[in-house]
Amino acid sequence: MSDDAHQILHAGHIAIVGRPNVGKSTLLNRLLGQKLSITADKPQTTRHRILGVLDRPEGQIALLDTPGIHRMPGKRALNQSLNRAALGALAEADLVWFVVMADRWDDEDGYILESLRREGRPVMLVINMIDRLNDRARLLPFLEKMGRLHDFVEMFPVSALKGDNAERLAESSLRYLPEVDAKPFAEDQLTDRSMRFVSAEFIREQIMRSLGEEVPYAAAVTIDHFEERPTLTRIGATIWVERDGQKAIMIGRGGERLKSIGSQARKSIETLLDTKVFLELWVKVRAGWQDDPRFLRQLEMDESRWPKT
Ligand SMILES: Nc1nc2c(ncn2[C@@H]2O[C@H](COP(=O)(O)OP(=O)(O)OP(=O)(O)O)[C@@H](O)[C@H]2O)c(=O)[nH]1
Repeated sequence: MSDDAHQILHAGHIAIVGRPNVGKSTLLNRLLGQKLSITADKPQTTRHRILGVLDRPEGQIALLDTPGIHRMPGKRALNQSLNRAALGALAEADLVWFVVMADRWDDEDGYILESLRREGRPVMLVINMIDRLNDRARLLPFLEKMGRLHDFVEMFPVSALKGDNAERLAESSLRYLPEVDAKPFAEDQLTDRSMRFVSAEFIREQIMRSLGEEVPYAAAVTIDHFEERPTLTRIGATIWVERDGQKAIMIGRGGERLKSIGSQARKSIETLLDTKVFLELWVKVRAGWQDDPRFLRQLEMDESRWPKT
């Protein structure tokens, strides 16, 4: 019998949870070695649950990136659906990565820890952004404080941005996942989401990055057509906003802003698909979309599907 036959494989789901803007998506992308989940220097960038497949010799992790959990989602259907997506991911997780910022703990984190306790899954504490600490000696008392709050299976200081300790986090986590006879995903499968869906997200990423405080949150993206050819992918997409004024801002003087959003998004979609991309964007007004559950469902476009481990 070859050595391979003796290798024990582990596979399962890990949900990445935490309050908005702690670096959950950055961590997912760092481990995947490519961008899948969008990131920006603003809270609430992630609106959907994204599954990324980490393939390692010892097994596979289906990593679920989730929207940041809000303590007070209010009445908005959008905020409520963000919390549902995040908490729903917990229900199917074999292990949870609870991401917090190094040397920072506040009520929002406390609220999430309460939800995790109720769910009862094993939780690993991921202490992110250690590169931002001026004095690493502050980590030790922080770790002690965290250790008193909950019986975490492990605590991992990492820098999602620089990569420090991220691979060790993945390796250690594999051991907590169920043993399997075979890897559930093809080794080159990146996600369960369609490329159409990820492309819409990459367009939204550029909107988040290039506009000020209000307009990005009023924007949603749908894909109108998506034709893949071996060397060229043609994509047409609509950016939905709530009001005429926002449409004008999105387009910018002489169409400059929309052009720049399109060209940045095109570049990241080209890297993802490994083809040239021809991207056409339209901006349309749809008042009240954030409060319209039917439209929110339409934004999901395709339901996540993955093999059960
Ligand atoms: N210095 C530093 N910055 C980081 C690190 N991880 C993430 N960031 C930055 O923090 C910001 C937020 O990161 P995201 O990955 O979008 O955060 P998120 O938790 O997914 O945010 P939501 O989508 O709002 O839930 C981005 O500007 C990242 O570049 C890190 O380890 N160090």
